[in-house]
Amino acid sequence: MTRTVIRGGLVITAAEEMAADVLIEDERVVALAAGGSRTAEDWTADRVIDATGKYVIPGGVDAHTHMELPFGGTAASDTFETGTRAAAWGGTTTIVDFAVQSVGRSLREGLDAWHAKAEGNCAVDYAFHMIMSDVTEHSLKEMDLLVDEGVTSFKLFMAYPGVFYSDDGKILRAMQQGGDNGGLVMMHAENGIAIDVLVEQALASGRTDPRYHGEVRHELLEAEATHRAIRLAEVAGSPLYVVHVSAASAVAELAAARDRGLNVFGETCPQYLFLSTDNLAEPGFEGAKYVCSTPLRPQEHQAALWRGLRTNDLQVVSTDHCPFCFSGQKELGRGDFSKIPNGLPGVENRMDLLHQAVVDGRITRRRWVEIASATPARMFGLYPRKGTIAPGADADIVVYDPNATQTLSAATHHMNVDYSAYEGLRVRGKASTVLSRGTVIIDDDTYLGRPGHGRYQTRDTCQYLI
Ligand SMILES: NC(=O)NCCC(=O)O
Ligand SMILES: [Zn+2]
Ligand SMILES: [Zn+2]
Repeated sequence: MTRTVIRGGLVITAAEEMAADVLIEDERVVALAAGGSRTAEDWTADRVIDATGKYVIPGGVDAHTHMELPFGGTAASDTFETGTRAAAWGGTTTIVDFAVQSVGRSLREGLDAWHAKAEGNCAVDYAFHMIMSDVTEHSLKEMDLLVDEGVTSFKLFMAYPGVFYSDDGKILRAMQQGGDNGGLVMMHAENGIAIDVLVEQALASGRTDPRYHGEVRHELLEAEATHRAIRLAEVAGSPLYVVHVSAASAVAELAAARDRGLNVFGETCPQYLFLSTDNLAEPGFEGAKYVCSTPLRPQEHQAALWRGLRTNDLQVVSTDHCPFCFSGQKELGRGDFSKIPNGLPGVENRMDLLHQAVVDGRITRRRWVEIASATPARMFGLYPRKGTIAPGADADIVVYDPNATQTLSAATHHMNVDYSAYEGLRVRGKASTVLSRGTVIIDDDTYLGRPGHGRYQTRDTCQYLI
């Protein structure tokens, strides 16, 4: 047995902050005791990690990533190996990625394919949601089996007709099934049918630059789809989790539904909190770097997102990490914005960007831990194994230096992508030591992990229902 003690830090969970030492045996936390207390002083250890002047937080849980996702004739540039290594560098110790059901195929085939991509390659622990692209009698029955084996959430799309899109009837059926079996439906809420009309009109009139991606994916078409998804979930009697919320009017729909006591939840992402349509409008083809869906919005939407995070109308910040290199991938859409593969890199940056929000006084330290670790763990059935520091929890722990400064840049990041969406941004705070199930995988700017250390996690059903 290996005993590790983390001494002298400020332990921060979603619930409390305390000056405490943490005792770890092998992969688990076994005890916390006030720093300097007799109990803590008496602990013997094979390894002592000095956290003086630092925060000791549960590792980040990124509940929305797309490693190796095939999209738009290419594939996301991070593999499970490179993407989970980058996650570790940024203090994220669990990812929940999306396995994809192809049209005409079963959920099982999709899930098996994603297991094959991830197994033996991950630096940190991982789990899967299931993307349902083909709601049929068979795939509805398969949902029950997946929930039983620990894949307890299902993403459906109101966007991307001909690819992932499901019509309202199919969505209702999946929600009814989820209402019965405990599976949580996650919704990409944009009116894809209307958007496709606007795309066609924009291209026909010569509006082909990346910034038109933001214009055709109109804010009201996100709000309308969010409203419709909420009503469908209400009819089905099921909970609903809306992914990558970017529009103020969509937040208002979520807030109104929650005010009516519904189990409706919302996730936003760092790109919507820190970037805007100004980035999409950067000169030349630079805006392609910022093409994702839902799209970046005018800057004034950010205030509503931050407010939603403070009032708990939004509960989770995930990355929607889906990187495509500028060279050779984003470039597929030169002259036609609709051919730019959708997605931004960010799995390495989320914890630091949200810590910067703490520094800027937008959220508290505990809220930082809550939206980035504890709530995603609860929402997706991983708590308290993940998302907290408590006896019995996995020792997924980040010793975080709140006074370190760093400049985010493609020259120094570890994601397998040739640009940073935050190039040149200076932030305060950095993970100095990262433990994954008791193993130190990052220490003082050195990567000590290995592919295959990360283990597949089965999940319970949502633990966040009201
Ligand atoms: N978000 C994005 O632009 N790409 C990934 C696929 C999705 O989440 O819709
Ligand atoms: Zn989506
Ligand atoms: Zn996504």
